[in-house]
Amino acid sequence: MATATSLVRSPTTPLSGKFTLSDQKLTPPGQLPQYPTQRRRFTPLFASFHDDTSNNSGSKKNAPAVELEKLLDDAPYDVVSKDSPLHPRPLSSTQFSNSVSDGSRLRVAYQGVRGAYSEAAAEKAYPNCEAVPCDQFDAAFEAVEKWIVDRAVLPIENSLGGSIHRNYDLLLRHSLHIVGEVKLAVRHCLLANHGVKVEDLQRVLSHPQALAQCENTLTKLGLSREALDDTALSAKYVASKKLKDTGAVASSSAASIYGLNILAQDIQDDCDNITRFLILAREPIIPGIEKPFKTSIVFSLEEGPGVLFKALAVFALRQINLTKIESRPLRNQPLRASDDCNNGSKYFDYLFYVDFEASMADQRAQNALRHLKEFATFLRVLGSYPVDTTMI
Ligand SMILES: O=C(O)C(=O)C[C@]1(C(=O)O)C=C[C@@H](O)C=C1
Repeated sequence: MATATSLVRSPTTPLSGKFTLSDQKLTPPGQLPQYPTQRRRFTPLFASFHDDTSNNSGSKKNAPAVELEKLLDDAPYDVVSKDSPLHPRPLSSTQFSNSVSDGSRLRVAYQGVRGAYSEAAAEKAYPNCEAVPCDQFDAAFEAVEKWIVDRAVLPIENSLGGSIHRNYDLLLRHSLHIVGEVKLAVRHCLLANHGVKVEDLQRVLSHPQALAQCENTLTKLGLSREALDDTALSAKYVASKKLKDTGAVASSSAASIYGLNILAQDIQDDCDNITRFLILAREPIIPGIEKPFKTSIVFSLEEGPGVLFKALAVFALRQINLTKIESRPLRNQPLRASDDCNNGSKYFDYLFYVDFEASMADQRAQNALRHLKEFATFLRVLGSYPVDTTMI
């Protein structure tokens, strides 16, 4: 099997599976190029706290086992030693550069093969990057963690198809930081081999999200659907097998890469079909307030009436707008017994993922999270990053 190192050099071969240490292309942490060079002192998250809204008078008696250390870990902090791998400097929000300090191009992992929308998103985020294909989302997370690539750009939600749940789950399982977002207009085409007409088609292949986004068109055409790992892979498959009865839903660039004919353009159910991607890195960026920032968190709560209402109120009370809320089952503890012994029932247990429009450098955000941690059973900041305003 080829090593991951050689795979990185050949972007047409997706990274796959688990990487072993010997497979890694390690960049010595001491040479970490992305960190700002100037020494700066930052106010740690929650360090100075003058909350106008939260009721702080209560004792810590009922304080839940919140991951405060984790929160503080995620916060910007002063750096003791410039080159110490134990004290890495966080990336600055202005450091969306396309190169690393040794002059090489930034390597950005995406899921899929060439021509996938995720590749386009990686190139939108970092226009001159070396986009590195990965066969699965997990492989992209691992590639960043193991220093094989510098960033990963992964889809998180689509305006028509909804959330990409797998990536919500992986965000929690891994310890990467969200350092940015990219919104991409997704315009699907119906592709087929040259000489094949729409009437010849029996079925279409594509990524499940893409099939969902084209639900109406595909139903009207009476085509059966089959899911593959990504849109471009389905185009590649149809081309390589020279299929005559099968089309693919993919991008126009996939059509040109794999030599397919575009039978129909813009087949998504709504012309505003936007996919939002997250940019993930090993280190957080320094949150700023000079431009619009967003913060993503995940938390869990005790069971009880109005608890979620109370959790969301910590933002409403401070005029902080929420842009997304997603709940996911708490996998290693999916059921919770009721406190009421006579009742005997069990509840599903959830994690709540919330995006809100404020930077962690904003006192209101710090206050809101301080307030939330008074009753959350778990809380982690996934990242505080600039809003992609290109689609607004
Ligand atoms: O299959 C691709 O081309 C992808 O990049 C994946 C993906 C997704 O996971 O949602 C990305 C954008 C589109 O919404 C459709 C599919």
